[in-house]
Amino acid sequence: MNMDQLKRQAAARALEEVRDGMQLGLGTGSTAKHFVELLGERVAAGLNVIGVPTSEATRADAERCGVPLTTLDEIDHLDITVDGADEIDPELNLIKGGGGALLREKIVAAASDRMIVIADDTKWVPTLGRFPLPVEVIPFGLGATRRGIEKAFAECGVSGQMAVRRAKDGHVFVTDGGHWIVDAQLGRIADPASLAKALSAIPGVVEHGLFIGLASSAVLAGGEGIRVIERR
Ligand SMILES: O=C[C@H](O)[C@H](O)[C@H](O)COP(=O)(O)O
Repeated sequence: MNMDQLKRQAAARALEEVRDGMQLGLGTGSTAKHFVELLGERVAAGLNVIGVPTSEATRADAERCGVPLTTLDEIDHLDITVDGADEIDPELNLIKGGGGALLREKIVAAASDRMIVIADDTKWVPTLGRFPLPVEVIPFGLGATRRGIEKAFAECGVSGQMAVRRAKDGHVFVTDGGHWIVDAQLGRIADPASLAKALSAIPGVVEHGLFIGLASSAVLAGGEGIRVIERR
């Protein structure tokens, strides 16, 4: 089974948790896209749900698949958010934002009763940090913000190269919110909760890709089948 089939399997398993009448957060990325497509099939067959997309890309996918959409201004909570991740550790802390959607993803996950993370099992790691940590920043004053980030890294015992993310065409990557992303190659983040707190305190940092205590469960699809891990 190839990687894409594994992602679809994880998405299908998460779909089993969806009930009629639910309000859903719709994640972003290649794995979450499978969930939106499968959800669209269920909606076409009569399932009544409404979704909040975490990116303009997901909005377009959901519209294409016929999933009704709303916003967090129109409803007061979400039952479940289903989203992918770039890394998942045994505490179900995550690195997200490889696709640049971390800000809306975190707002939507935080507004949800449950967050189910879906992934192929290569995303499972003993310690976060191999995947570059995305930090979403305001372009104004970037030099000062970068120095603040470096200081936070030093205080939390990590270090590594930082680079402003570029799109395939070479231009600076701009998020749906109009911000930039700095990717930090940290290698190993021993205390992700402390680093998350330190990064959140920096003026100029809009959000970062560490999702601490947000995921309720992870559905991991691998060669040997599907594993569902609940947060302890
Ligand atoms: O910004 C993107 C999101 O955080 C994605 O959920 C994450 O990058 C995982 O994406 P994929 O399912 O494509 O590996």
